[in-house]
Amino acid sequence: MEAIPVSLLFATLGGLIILSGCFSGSETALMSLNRYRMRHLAKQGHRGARIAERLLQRPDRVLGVILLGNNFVNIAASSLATLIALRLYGESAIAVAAGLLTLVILIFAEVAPKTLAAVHPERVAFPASYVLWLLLRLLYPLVWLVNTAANALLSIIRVRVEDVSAAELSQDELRTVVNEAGDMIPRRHRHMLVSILDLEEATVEDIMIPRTEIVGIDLDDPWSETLERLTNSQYTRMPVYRGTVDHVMGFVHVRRIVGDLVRGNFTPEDLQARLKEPFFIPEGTGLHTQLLKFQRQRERVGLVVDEYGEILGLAALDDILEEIVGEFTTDPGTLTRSINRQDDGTYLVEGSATVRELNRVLGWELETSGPKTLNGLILERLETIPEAGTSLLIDGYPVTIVQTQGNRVKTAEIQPERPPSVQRPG
Ligand SMILES: Nc1ncnc2c1ncn2[C@@H]1O[C@H](COP(=O)(O)OP(=O)(O)OP(=O)(O)O)[C@@H](O)[C@H]1O
Ligand SMILES: [Mg+2]
Repeated sequence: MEAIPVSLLFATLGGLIILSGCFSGSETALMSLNRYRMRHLAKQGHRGARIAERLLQRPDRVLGVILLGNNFVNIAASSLATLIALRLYGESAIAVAAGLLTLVILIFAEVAPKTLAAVHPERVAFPASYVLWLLLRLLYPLVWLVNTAANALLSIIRVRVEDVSAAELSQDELRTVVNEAGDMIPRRHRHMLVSILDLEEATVEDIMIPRTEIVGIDLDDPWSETLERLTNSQYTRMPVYRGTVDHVMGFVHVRRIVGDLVRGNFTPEDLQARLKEPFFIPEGTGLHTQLLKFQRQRERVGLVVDEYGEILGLAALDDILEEIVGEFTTDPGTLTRSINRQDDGTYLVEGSATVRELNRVLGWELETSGPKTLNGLILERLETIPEAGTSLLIDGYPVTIVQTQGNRVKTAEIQPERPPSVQRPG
């Protein structure tokens, strides 16, 4: 030992302190990496990110190797400092050396590298991952031993080490991530992404056209009327039934029969021969599920049925897509197929407008778990057969019934502003 010059001992001590700083820094860097960015970079082929991702799949092992290294160099540094103190000043200097070394390690090998790593985790973690990967392979048996012993100790006090990599984003977390993406994702796109998540919570009843609004062909009607209807139809697909839509026989696709219609002598039998099986959707089907079903079965519209087989309404692919991207409309006055802005700034709204549409277009926040349509809302408030001219407040907004049909509201006028005197309940 006598042969080693003190200067070499000092140099080694400095080297150990630097190494210790590298270990501390890489620990903090790996732990504060943004996991989603890392995964993204790894998918793009960034090698450092790929290795970091693999390392972090077993955090106990990386931590094991980092701590093993860190403790080893710290203890070695301490022994060295003791040796230097003994050589230079004798036993009395050992305590002073310990104090000094503590300070030096704290500043240069802990606080400074860890702060740096926390500020630039990627720049530290990715290069460090290469080294740690190598170290982990070299020291694996030792790390394994340390981990096993530590886990055994933990199990005595009933702490279980689960596979941390399984931690996935919940819906709400994902929503937060999207909303906090800030300028990285344009506002409209963020809106769409959140709408896709919201699809989970809505069902086909929320978007369907209620049965009273379904435009179809009643085979009991005079044939000349039916021909008229087929030729002038606004919709491409219509249910064909006898008497009521509950007795639906199939769907007619108007474009497919247009040739026959033009050629003339199109008979009810011809129509029945051209019908396509109706596509039924059980009530309560989530919009997400329904979207996939439409896609797989190559359907565009379907009839929503309840458990008794009664038809509740018609759900269309377009309407689910509108939930995600907003309305598809070319007419600036027509906000949706059932909400129209009038010149005086009020809205003329069909009774069949859905609560979700009202919320979306007018910026309302009506409860979507109650009635699904404006008509339903009005009936719930009035509790009587509605009459034209009746006014009421919905969520503080004045609504006037304009036209009724049978026992339901056909159209209503809505003031877009709440009168100042009206306080919103709750
Ligand atoms: N028979 C129908 N009765 C009432 N509303 C319908 C009917 N068919 C479609 N709709 C409504 O019309 C809108 C457009 O739907 P869709 O695009 O599927 O029909 P379309 O425009 O007639 O068909 P296409 O776009 O293939 O010509 C949807 O909002 C849907 O709810
Ligand atoms: Mg269309």
